[in-house]
Amino acid sequence: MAQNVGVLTVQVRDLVRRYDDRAVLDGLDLDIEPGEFVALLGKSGSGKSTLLRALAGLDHDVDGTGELAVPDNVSVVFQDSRLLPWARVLENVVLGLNGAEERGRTSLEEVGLAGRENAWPNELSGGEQQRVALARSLVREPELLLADEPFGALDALTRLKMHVLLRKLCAAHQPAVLLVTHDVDEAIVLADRVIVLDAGRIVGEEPITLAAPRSAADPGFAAVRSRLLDALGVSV
Ligand SMILES: Nc1ncnc2c1ncn2[C@@H]1O[C@H](COP(=O)(O)OP(=O)(O)OP(=O)(O)O)[C@@H](O)[C@H]1O
Repeated sequence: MAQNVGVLTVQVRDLVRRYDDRAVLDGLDLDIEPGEFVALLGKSGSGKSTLLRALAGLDHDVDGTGELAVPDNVSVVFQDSRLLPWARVLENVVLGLNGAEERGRTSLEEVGLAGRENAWPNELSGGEQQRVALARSLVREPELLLADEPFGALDALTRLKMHVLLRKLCAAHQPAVLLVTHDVDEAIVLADRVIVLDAGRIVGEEPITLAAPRSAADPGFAAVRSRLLDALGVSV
């Protein structure tokens, strides 16, 4: 029988990660298709960052087993922008890429920062720094974008603007995305599919088929939110 394994961007099978003999990921399976946007919800300590670090290849020191297939070209965005303070904005975006200055300028334009190429990171607001972090990720045209609470430190209005920007960037570049978030509404607004992690296992999954632009006022939105909160063990 023909296998369709090759068309998946991410394939995780029976993934186990342990700290001090405690399984933080406990036999986890996950597939992500090319261009698919998956949001990952879960209580604090459920293993979200551990999974993201495993997919990013940032957990060589962690004990574990399982199969993990990810593309070579992966970008990661964290809650803090992790810009180099001694490099100007454009240098940060193209760091390590030869001859990519023009592409870097285009990326900065895409995230709304044309004209700020020569600014220092500390001259930018938190939201602007996260825009630079997104430009730095996307200029590499990743097949997979991993994002760990990228908007967690931003105020509510800036967050909403970043949602619109991220949707636009994903439509243009079409990476597969795994977004870790605590924010159920953010997950529903952005994702094609939301998964819920509990004690290192996936305990809930919701495909999101609501039409764009998605509004929390939509009854369909409220129904999805209620199911996700149930899966998170939150009663409202
Ligand atoms: N380096 C480490 N050493 C020991 N235990 C760790 C380490 N990193 C994570 N853990 C433990 O693994 C569990 C899962 O952590 P993880 O950071 O993946 O959770 P999370 O779901 O991302 O939580 P949060 O939402 O609070 O960021 C937690 O109990 C945490 O204490």
